[in-house]
Amino acid sequence: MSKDVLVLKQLSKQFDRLTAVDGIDLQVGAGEIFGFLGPNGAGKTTTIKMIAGLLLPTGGSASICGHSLTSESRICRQLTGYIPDRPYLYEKLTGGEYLNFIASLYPDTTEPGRQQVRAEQYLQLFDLHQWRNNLIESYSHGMRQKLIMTSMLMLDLPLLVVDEPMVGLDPKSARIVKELFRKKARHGTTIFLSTHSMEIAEELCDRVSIIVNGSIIASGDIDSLRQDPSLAGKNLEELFLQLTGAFELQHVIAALREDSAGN
Ligand SMILES: Nc1ncnc2c1ncn2[C@@H]1O[C@H](COP(=O)(O)OP(=O)(O)OP(=O)(O)O)[C@@H](O)[C@H]1O
Repeated sequence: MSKDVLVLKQLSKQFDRLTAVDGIDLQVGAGEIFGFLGPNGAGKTTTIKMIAGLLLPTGGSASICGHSLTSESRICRQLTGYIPDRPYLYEKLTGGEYLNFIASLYPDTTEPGRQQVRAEQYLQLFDLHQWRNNLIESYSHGMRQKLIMTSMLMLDLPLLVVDEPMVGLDPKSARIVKELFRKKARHGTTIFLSTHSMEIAEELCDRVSIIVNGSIIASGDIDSLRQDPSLAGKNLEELFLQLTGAFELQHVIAALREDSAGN
């Protein structure tokens, strides 16, 4: 069993009267790609923001490579790369300046110059190379997303937390991201990602957890989830709908289809 990189114990987040994350327990090992699935408003982004050090938990604890997220938050931030779902960036920097800025926050003491080499490779892969001297304000949503991906993937961090990695990416870029995540994981990086995409979960993730109303209701690899007798024989979408209590949606869809047949 690989050493745990990310450990959450009864992690909770309360916003006034709303419990967005309600005592979740998780352990994710080195080199694992872990998927966090759930319907809108389930608590995925809130959990990811706590892991990334952007929100303080109101209960429970979390550690990254054995360091406490609350009492050693600075160390944890140095160990963690965060790729948000919405790419807010410094508009008045060029892409190249932004990458240099990120590199200065995560100095590569083991192999100086390696981050720059990787950044060049990824800029080429993502067709961003010719844009590196342009201001970020001129980038499209997808280009910004790819710049953030480049900035985090060029680093050698033990943990990457990624909120909805494929949103805004074209199919070619999405394919490249999947391959880069796999390569990173083979080299020992743990990737914790949230997704709505069943395809990504099935294709990329070693294990998944499904969160509903702030609580984890199922965890395991996709095959083991399917072994539940009530879920046997279901495709991944049906599995997700049943687990998240949205199975009645199938009746709604069937009714809509009948309705459109009548039009
Ligand atoms: N800053 C905040 N203040 C108050 N409530 C918040 C805040 N951030 C999130 N919430 C609430 O916490 C709950 C969980 O939100 P969260 O963004 O974590 O869900 P999610 O699973 O990421 O959803 P989605 O798939 O729609 O992105 C929601 O009810 C949301 O309204």
